[in-house]
Order: sequence, then structure tokens, then C-alpha cells
Amino acid sequence: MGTVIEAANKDTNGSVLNKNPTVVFVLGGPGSGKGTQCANVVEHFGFTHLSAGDLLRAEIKSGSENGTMIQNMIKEGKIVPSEVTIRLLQQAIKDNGNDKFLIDGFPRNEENRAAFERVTGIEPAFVLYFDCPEEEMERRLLSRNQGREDDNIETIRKRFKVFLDSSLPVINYYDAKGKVRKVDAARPVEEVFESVKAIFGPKNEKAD
Ligand SMILES: Nc1ncnc2c1ncn2[C@@H]1O[C@H](COP(=O)(O)OP(=O)(O)OP(=O)(O)O)[C@@H](O)[C@H]1O
Ligand SMILES: O=c1ccn([C@@H]2O[C@H](COP(=O)(O)O)[C@@H](O)[C@H]2O)c(=O)[nH]1
Ligand SMILES: [Mg+2]
Repeated sequence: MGTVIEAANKDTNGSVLNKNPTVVFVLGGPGSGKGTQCANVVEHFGFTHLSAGDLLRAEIKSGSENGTMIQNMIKEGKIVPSEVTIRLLQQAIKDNGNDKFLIDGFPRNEENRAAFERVTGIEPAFVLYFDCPEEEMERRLLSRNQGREDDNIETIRKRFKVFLDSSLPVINYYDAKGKVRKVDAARPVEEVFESVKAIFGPKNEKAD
């Protein structure tokens, strides 16, 4: 397992973003604890957290012309078209002064992955993968109480299926490239974060 964060971005796209940020993709099943651990990484390592799901939910609230389509996709646990999500991610990266980002919950399928790479020229430094059994994820989602329209048993089952069918192949793709850092996420939050810290490495901790 590597502990050094490398900026591995290609610079062959005429720099669409005008910056060459370090990106870590944070992947794992619904309720595996991605958002929870990202908050800890932000605190300790100074990354900016971009949750693709949060960006899509904000787009619904903003009254955007895509709002109804996004809302319907989320209710069904389906994957929103790449161009919508990538535009939101690109904008968020561009608007932010930081040069290191956790992209949480994206790419969700092979098409997302290839389109992001093509459009932004960014390759992730590594992929942080939270591995958690479905029963535990289901328990967590049903008691999350954040008023999410997709935290009901019917949608949760659909989200699990989409994760297995479409998102795991993305993790396998990066695994074959030696880029996956897998963490056992079925442990208490603090224990999971100990493993996460070991991956990011003491060298990258923020000074107090
Ligand atoms: N290690 C853990 N042990 C127990 N509960 C946890 C753990 N990590 C997170 N939780 C709780 O589980 C719920 C889901 O966590 P979180 O929102 O971080 O997951 P997520 O992977 O971002 O989910 P989603 O994909 O649905 O956005 C939250 O209520 C959170 O407080
Ligand atoms: O890249 C993405 C990320 C998310 N979605 C949709 O949003 C929901 C919720 O995502 P969370 O990561 O759990 O917050 C997800 O089920 C998808 O419907 C997406 O389409 N593309
Ligand atoms: Mg989340």
C-alpha cells in the first residue's frame, strides 16, 4: 500500500480546468461511510470534499432545468448522465482555491470514468475504497435520518444493485492499475479512520 499522494494528472487536454489538481476518488457502497470519512480527511489532510451526490442534490434545490430529471434518477437509484455530473464537478474544482480534492461517489460506472478522464485529463492519485457488507450498509442508511428521498428500503435495494453491477467494475479497473486502497469499513468510525490515515500518510498531515 502506498502512502505518498502523487498528482498523476495528464496534461494533454489543453488544461480544460486550468489547473492540475491532485484527485482521490472515494468509492464504496451506499452507506459505507464515504461522507463520514471524507470529513475526517478534510480536517486532517486539508483536502476539499466534493460529493457528487451532494452536488446533484444542490442542483435540484437550485431550480436548474435538470432538477426534475436528477430528482427522478436519484429516487430510482439510477446514475445521472455523465455530462451533468462532470460539469458540476469541473465547476466545483474550478471555483475552489485548493489543489487537492476528494471526489466522493464518482465515477459511478465505466462511462463516468472514461468521460471524466477524457474531459478533464485528470487521473486519480488513488482510489479509496470502503468495503462494507450490505446488511451493515442497510442498517446505517435506514437510521441516517437526513431526510434523503433515497434512504428507503425500496430505493436502497436498487442502489445496492447499481453499485454491484456498475460501480464495482470501476473499482476493479483501478485495482488492475494498482490504484485501489481498500479499507474495511465495517468497523467503528475511529478505527476506519486509523486505516485511512495510514493510507494518506503522516507526511501529508496538516500542520496545526
Ligand atoms: N463506521 C461507521 N460505523 C457506524 N455508522 C457509521 C460509520 N460510518 C458512517 N456511519 C453512519 O452511517 C450513515 C451513512 O454514512 P455516510 O453518509 O458517511 O455514508 P456514505 O457512504 O456517504 O453514503 P451514501 O453513499 O448514501 O452517500 C451515517 O448516518 C453515518 O453517521
Ligand atoms: O456521480 C454520481 C453520484 C450520485 N448520483 C446519484 O445520486 C444518488 C446519491 O448519491 P450518494 O453518493 O449516495 O450521495 C445516487 O444513488 C445516484 O442516483 C449519480 O447519479 N452520479
Ligand atoms: Mg455520501
